[in-house]
Amino acid sequence: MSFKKRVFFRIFPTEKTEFEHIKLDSKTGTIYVRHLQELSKNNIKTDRSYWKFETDGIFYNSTQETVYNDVTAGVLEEVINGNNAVIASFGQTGSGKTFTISGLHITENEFGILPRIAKDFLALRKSMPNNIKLGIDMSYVEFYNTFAIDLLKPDLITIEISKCREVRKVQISNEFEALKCIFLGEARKNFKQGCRYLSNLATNVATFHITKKDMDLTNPVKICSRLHIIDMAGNDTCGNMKLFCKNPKEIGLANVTKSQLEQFILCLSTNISKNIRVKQRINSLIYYLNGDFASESILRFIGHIKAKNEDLLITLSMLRFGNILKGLKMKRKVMQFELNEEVELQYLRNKLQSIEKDQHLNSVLLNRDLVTGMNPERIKHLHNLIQDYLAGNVQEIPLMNVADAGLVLENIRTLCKGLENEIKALQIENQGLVAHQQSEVTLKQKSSKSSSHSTIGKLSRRSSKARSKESITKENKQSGSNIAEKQKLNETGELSIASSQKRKKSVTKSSTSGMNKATNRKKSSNTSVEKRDSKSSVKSLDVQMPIPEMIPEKQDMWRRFASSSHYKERVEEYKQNEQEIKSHFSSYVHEIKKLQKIKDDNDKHINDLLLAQTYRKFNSKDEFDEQGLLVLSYAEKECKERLDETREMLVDQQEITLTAQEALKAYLDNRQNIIKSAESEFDQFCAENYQVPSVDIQLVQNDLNPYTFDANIEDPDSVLEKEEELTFIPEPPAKTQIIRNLQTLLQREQRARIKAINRKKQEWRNV
Ligand SMILES: Nc1ncnc2c1ncn2[C@@H]1O[C@H](COP(=O)(O)OP(=O)(O)OP(=O)(O)O)[C@@H](O)[C@H]1O
Repeated sequence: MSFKKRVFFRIFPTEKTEFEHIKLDSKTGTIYVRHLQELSKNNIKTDRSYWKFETDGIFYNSTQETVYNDVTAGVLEEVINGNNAVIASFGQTGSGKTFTISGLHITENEFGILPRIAKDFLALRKSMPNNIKLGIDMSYVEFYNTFAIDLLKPDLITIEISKCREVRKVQISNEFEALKCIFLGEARKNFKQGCRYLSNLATNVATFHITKKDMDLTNPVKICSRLHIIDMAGNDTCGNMKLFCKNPKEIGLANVTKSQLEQFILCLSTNISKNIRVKQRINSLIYYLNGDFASESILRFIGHIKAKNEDLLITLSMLRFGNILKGLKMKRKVMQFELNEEVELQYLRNKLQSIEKDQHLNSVLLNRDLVTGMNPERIKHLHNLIQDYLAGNVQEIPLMNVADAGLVLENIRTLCKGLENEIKALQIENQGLVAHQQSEVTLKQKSSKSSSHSTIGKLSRRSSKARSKESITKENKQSGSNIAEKQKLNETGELSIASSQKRKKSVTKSSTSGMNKATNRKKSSNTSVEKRDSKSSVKSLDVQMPIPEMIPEKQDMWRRFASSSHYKERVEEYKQNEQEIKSHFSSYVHEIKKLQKIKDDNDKHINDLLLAQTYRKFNSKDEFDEQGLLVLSYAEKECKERLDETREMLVDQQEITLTAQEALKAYLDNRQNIIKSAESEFDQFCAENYQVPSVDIQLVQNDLNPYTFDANIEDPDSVLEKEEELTFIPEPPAKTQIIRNLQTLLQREQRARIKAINRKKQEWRNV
């Protein structure tokens, strides 16, 4: 089976699967038709003989999806890669050509090849690599006799054969735009009135114009290709016309088109280009297809036949036409690339820019005044970049030229100078503060001397020699006081000597910060009470270390608080609450899923009902019963019942989901309450133990974070928002709604077309 050309046959569905004169072998794709001679009355032969027709596949009672997949396998990808393709459906009137090609009147599942191709082209476009840009345009043209009509133009003016390639192309960017084009084209087709279905009088061609551009600047080429989907006018034999409503002229025109196509294909096989050109001019369809209907293209034909004995003659004719198509010799296509002007232009623009940059750099290097020549926008941009860099928001400052580098250096120098000045000012302020605290300490010393004479006595007896010893004693005392302090802290936590040393460092550091200075001053007044107990420590107060030691460090405060049994209880409470959140969340998600499923079913039933209504309206006029009520079809009644059921289920499920959501929300609120309580307890703890408010209550949150159940539901409002949406009875989904609108449009357009045709007929009669 050649990939380039395939001929399939689709058999009109029947209840009966065995036929007297036709045999189908789906496995080998062979159709056998009994010799007509044997069917004549004069035949005396008893044994049966058959003509054998080989095909590339038989569709018998196959779904639309199977037909689509088999017919278009690999075709779309080839079209994107630059090959032209033609998919044509031909066959007897009423055998299902339009059903195979468009199939727009029933549900989306029953859509034919055309809407499915549009959808798949769009999907392929999405999957393209970033450098490939795929343009999809659509045109829809009808061919009748030697004229064409552009179905995408509202005026429906007939176009002469020589101008039929100048049709409107509509750009397709999404599925609905494509569907709109397809439905519009379908609605504006020339069809026969009064038939039991809508019978096409003309041949219709929907074309996808594909443009593939490589946006890589080094490869400025584009490939243009086309995929034509043809729904040919139905052929028939005159004897069969009573079944349908086409008159001999209409049937005749369709048969002529088929014969012209047959001749054209025979011409293609002979490969005499002059003959091909001549044949191209006879028929508007062949002319329109131009070189796309050629042996270099990818061709797919779907013949439509009916297996009943009464249709044997036309079936045989179609099978023979299929044989001619199968005999066509295919050739390899020589790929043609066109210049992608868009990319070429961009490439040249970039080149120009780089030349300009080089020139600028040259002039910068030659002229010493770097910054003055710079664009003020660029200067501002660089200033902002430096700020971001210093704030740690960006990792690097991209420089384009020497002028940029000069400006950055200049800026950083100015900033450094500013910082130096600030540090000097802070040092001066610090010295003032030290002097003030020293005088405070001296005052305290004096007062302690006057209040404790015995201590003074002991101190005065000390000789200068013993001073070194005293300092050791002082240290011991200090360590003793530290031990006492440690013992006191051991009840709730520990404050190590190491941490006190660390604090020293932090105090020195904090002296540079204005905010910390205020805190330190407050703390020094608090701790001075403790210092009075140890005179030696007061004595040894270092001038370089004026701020008292008991200023707590954030981490120490936190460690002590975190090890308290009270806080541990809080953590346990938090963990339990998280467990509850987890289990309530999973049940809530479960309920939402259930709700979504019911919602989907509901949407489906709404859709089914609408389609059942549309189908009834298409196939018959409205009928009313004795009470004047509209008579519904069986399908409509079924759909209505199912819809009522799902609506009830939907309301119940909404309530269940809301209850689950409430429960979850209560635990989420509790989570916040626990955090808040722990934070205020930490705050209180700091105030009681250190006489300062907690410096960073965020520590509580950070500590609890590892236990937090993470299901992206930290923001309960977002969950609520979702839920609120669900409390409404859902509207049919947008796609179904659009398809429904398009189907209404289809009916309206068809009615308008009938009116216009009738008006014309009346005018002719009057003439
Ligand atoms: N495979 C199928 N399954 C179900 N219904 C089908 C199938 N094929 C055709 N039909 C139905 O048969 C009727 C005729 O089909 P359709 O209009 O596609 O025939 P056609 O070959 O395009 O006819 P014409 O040449 O007159 O335009 C329609 O009502 C269509 O829905």
